[in-house]
Amino acid sequence: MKIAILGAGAFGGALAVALGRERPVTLWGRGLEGRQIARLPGITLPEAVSVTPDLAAIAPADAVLLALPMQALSAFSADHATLLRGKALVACCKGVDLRTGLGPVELLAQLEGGRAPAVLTGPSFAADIARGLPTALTLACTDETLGAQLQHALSTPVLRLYRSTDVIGAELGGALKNIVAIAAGVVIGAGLGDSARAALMTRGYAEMQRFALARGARPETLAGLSGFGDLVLTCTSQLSRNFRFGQALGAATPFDASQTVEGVATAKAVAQIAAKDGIDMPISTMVAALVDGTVTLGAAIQSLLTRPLKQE
Ligand SMILES: NC(=O)C1=CN([C@@H]2O[C@H](COP(=O)(O)OP(=O)(O)OC[C@H]3O[C@@H](n4cnc5c(N)ncnc54)[C@H](O)[C@@H]3O)[C@@H](O)[C@H]2O)C=CC1
Ligand SMILES: O=C(CO)COP(=O)(O)O
Repeated sequence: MKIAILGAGAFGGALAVALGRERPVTLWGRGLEGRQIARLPGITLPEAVSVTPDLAAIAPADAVLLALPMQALSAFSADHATLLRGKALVACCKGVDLRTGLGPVELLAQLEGGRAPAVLTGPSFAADIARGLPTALTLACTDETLGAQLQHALSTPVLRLYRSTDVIGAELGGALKNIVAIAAGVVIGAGLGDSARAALMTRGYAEMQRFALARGARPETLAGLSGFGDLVLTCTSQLSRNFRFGQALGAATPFDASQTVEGVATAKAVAQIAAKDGIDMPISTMVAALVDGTVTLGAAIQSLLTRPLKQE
C-alpha cells in the first residue's frame, strides 16, 4: 500500500516521521521546504519520506492520510475531489465541521464514488510520536477489510493501531474530548483545583457519551482510546493546546492565536446541534459561550455549580 500524508503540521509531520522510519511515504504540505517540520522543532524527516510541495505528486498513493485542521477539511476535500476519489482516505483530524455539523469521516464520505473513509484518532501528542515514544491509536472504518489493511499498513513497532468499525464513536470521541479539555484548562487556570477538574472530566465524559450515543456511536468506543483515553491525556497534560487555551482563558492570560485549537469551533458546532436535537450538554454549551464571550468566566462557573442536583 503506497501512503501519502497531506498536511505538514505537527500531526502530519509526526506521522511522516513514524511511518518513514519503517517504509516509504510521501508528505505534502503548504509551504513545506527542506526536511524540517516547523511545528516539530529538532525533528528531521527520515530518508524514506519524499517531501513534495506539489499535490499532484500524491497521485500514485493508495492510502491518503489527511492531517489538516478540521475546519479546513471540507473545502480542501471538495477542491481536490478528483485527486482523492477512489483512494483509501484516512481522516486524522479531530472535530466537527461548523458549517455542516459533520465529522471528518462524514465529510469525506461526500466524495461520491469513493471507498469507505477511515479515521485515525486517539491519545497521541505529535511530539511523542515524532520522538518514537510508544503510542496506541484507534483506526475506525466501516469496511472491515479495508480497515484491517490500513491497520497493518499504518502500525509500527511503537505506533499500535487498534481497529474498530464504529467511525461515528471514534470521530466523536476525538472531537468532544477537546471541548472538555478546554473546560478542564479553565478549571485549572481559574485555580479551582484538581478535585474540580476530576469532577469536570467525569461529567464531561457523561456528556460525551450522551451526545455520541444519540448519534449512533457504541458505548464501548467512547470507553476506548479515542474517547476516555484521549480525554484523560488532553485534560491532564500541558502538551495539549486545548488544555492550555482553556488555562489561559481561566487565568485571563494571552494565548498564541496561531495555534490550532480544535475545541473552539467544535464547541460551537456541538452546542448548536445539542440545542437543535434537545441533548443536554451543559459543559459544551458553556465552553461555546465562554469562547464567544457571551458569558463571563464567573457566570459560567456559577451556572455549572448551580444546576439542579440529580442522580449520577
Ligand atoms: N498535534 C497533535 O498532537 C495532534 C493533532 N491531531 C489533529 O490533527 C489535526 C491537525 O492538527 P496539527 O497538525 O496539530 O495542527 P498544526 O497547526 O500543527 O498543522 C496544521 C497544518 O495544516 C495546514 N493547513 C491549514 N489549512 C490548510 C488548508 N486549507 N490546506 C492545506 N493545508 C492547510 C497548515 O499549514 C499546517 O501545516 C487536528 O485536527 C488535530 O486535532 C491529532 C492528534 C495529535
Ligand atoms: O489530540 C491530541 C492528543 O491526542 C492533541 O491535543 P491538542 O490538540 O489539545 O494539542
